[in-house]
Amino acid sequence: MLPETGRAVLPHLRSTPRAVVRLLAWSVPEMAQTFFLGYALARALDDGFLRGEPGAGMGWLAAAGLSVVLAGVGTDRVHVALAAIAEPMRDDLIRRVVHRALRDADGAAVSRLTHQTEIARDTFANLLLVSRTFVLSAGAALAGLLALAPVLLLIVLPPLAAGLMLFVATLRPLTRRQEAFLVADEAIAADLDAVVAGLRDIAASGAQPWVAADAGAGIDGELRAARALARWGTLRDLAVGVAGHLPVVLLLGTAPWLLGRGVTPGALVAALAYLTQALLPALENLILSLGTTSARLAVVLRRLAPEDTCGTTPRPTSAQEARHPAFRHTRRVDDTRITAGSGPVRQAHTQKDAFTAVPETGRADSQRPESNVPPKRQPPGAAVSPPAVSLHNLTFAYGPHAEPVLRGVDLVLPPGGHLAVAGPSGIGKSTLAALIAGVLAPDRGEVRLCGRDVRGLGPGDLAALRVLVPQEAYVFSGTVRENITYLCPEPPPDAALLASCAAVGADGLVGRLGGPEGRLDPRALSAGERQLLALVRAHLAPAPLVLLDEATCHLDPAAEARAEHAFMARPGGCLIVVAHRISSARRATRILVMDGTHTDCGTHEDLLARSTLYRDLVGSWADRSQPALLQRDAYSVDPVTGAGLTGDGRHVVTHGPGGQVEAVGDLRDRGTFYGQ
Ligand SMILES: Nc1ncnc2c1ncn2[C@@H]1O[C@H](COP(=O)(O)OP(=O)(O)OP(=O)(O)O)[C@@H](O)[C@H]1O
Repeated sequence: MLPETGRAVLPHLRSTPRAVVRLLAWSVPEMAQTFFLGYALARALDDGFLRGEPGAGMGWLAAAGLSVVLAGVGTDRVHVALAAIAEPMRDDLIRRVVHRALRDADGAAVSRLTHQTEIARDTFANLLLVSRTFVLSAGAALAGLLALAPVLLLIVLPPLAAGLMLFVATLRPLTRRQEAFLVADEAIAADLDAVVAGLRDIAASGAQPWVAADAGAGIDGELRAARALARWGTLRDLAVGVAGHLPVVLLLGTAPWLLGRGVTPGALVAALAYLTQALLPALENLILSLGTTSARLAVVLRRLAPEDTCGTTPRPTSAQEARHPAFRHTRRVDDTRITAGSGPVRQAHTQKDAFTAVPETGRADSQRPESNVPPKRQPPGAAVSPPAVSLHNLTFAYGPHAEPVLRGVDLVLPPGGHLAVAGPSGIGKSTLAALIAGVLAPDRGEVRLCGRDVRGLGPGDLAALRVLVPQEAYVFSGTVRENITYLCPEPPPDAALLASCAAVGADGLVGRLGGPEGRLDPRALSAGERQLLALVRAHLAPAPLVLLDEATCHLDPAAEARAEHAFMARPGGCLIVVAHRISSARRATRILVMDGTHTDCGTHEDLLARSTLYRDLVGSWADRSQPALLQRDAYSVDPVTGAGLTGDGRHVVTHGPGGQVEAVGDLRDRGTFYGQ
């Protein structure tokens, strides 16, 4: 038996001493029966049938039959005693597994609880039974051989010992293979657990081939582990051959020599009976079944025991979790969009000079973006809240040989801060958002959310700190409630749900869809409607930081403003918006302008004064949304139609019932109207 199996099993045996004594006591009739089987056979032949006294022969055989009946009674009681040892051991294991599952919120614990504890119980009982039977049978058979003719031991013992030594030598490598196999099995269970939890996301993102390939790789891994296990298993067959079959061959081969040395024919037949009827079956059981059983028990017990005592497989790190494809997919679809190689990777950027590296503590107020708000004085000794977001020396490239998209970026955003990120297309705005959200891991530097390094955070912790809403809103078939409460750890009350809908401006849409229980078909929704639902979802989520990565681009400016105000109105709410409109940038208290080689951060006015790129951006935004045309003096209003016409005669302005500007149209293309 392996030392670790012994270490694991002995405490259980010690804790049930009475049952162990009963087990041993009821084993005596079995041992006697094995001994008597050969001995009575030898006497029946030598003292009965071969001497022409069949009555004596039959008498010995009848005595052997009686011993079988007594042994049957003993075997029955042995199983009762065995249950009294194995069941408490199983209860103990379940107690430990439940404790660990509750402590670690461990998803794979169910598998361990139902599957591995049963394996442990069965293998433990089997181990006791098989090793006990081997010791009894071998002891009885060797005692019988000794009683019949000691010279028989010279033939039987050497191959028996050699075979057993070979068997013992295979135990440790076999345990390792067994452990590798169980680890692979458990990894598949954990992976499939994650896949099942993310099925909807996987289907929505079309990630099935990737997930299937990963699951296939796990199954291949288990197959390789099973093959390695089987290879070591073949050595056990050799051990059985040497320890069990070779003595029989040797006994037959040396029979003439033995008979010449005074061994009686009856003793020879009895020796063969000992070998083939008692020793060989017990040996086969021991080597073929116990070899696996003992290794499996050692592995299962080690894996079920608490980590501090038995060193179970460590829980996956967040980095490992992040590498899991199902997890990656889930987060990518749920939380963010990462553009896949849609343009050239940016050339080397030097962005550090545009940001101020600041210490993490004690600077929250001094970093408040509201430049006109004097910093609040902290009472001496008062705890300072960590920044909502702090980036330090953030560097990231899409691949080891690609030019970094971000290089050495430092930034601090205080709690309640509102930052707009602006820059030309493909400059890295979404990449920055994904890094802040912990969806991408930086190559260098760090991202801290509320003072916590995102690298150390699991999915649950990240979800509690931030929501990243991508441009392509993720909406799935189901009820409105299912869609908008998707990120809520607990179902929110209806009042909160409706309040979020109203705050974000989705109340009308939700009403049209039939309220929270209305079923929706994502294909029947416009891009703007999908964005509204995604915004409600983010608004309902508990995370204080919301990152909108062009998440309102299909909404009109008023709806966009309403949604942004809703996020900022949340207590402790902090907003980062990848802006695509001047209005969105102007609402933010700070704007981060990214241009690849030079990055700047400041208020709208500061940036207008000092950043050529920002002025260009404002110009291009103005050109797209025609805000200049909305100045009352930029057009004249027709008193009859209520429409306005710009001085250049190119644009028409329409008004709503309250006289507000409703839309601006380009007369050169009558189909084109721009929302305000
Ligand atoms: N998955 C990816 N693999 C390789 N390169 C990528 C990947 N995603 C983005 N990139 C590249 O990284 C750079 C920054 O992309 P990113 O999407 O962050 O820019 P952006 O400023 O958000 O652009 P846009 O305003 O068009 O959304 C681009 O050159 C882009 O081609």
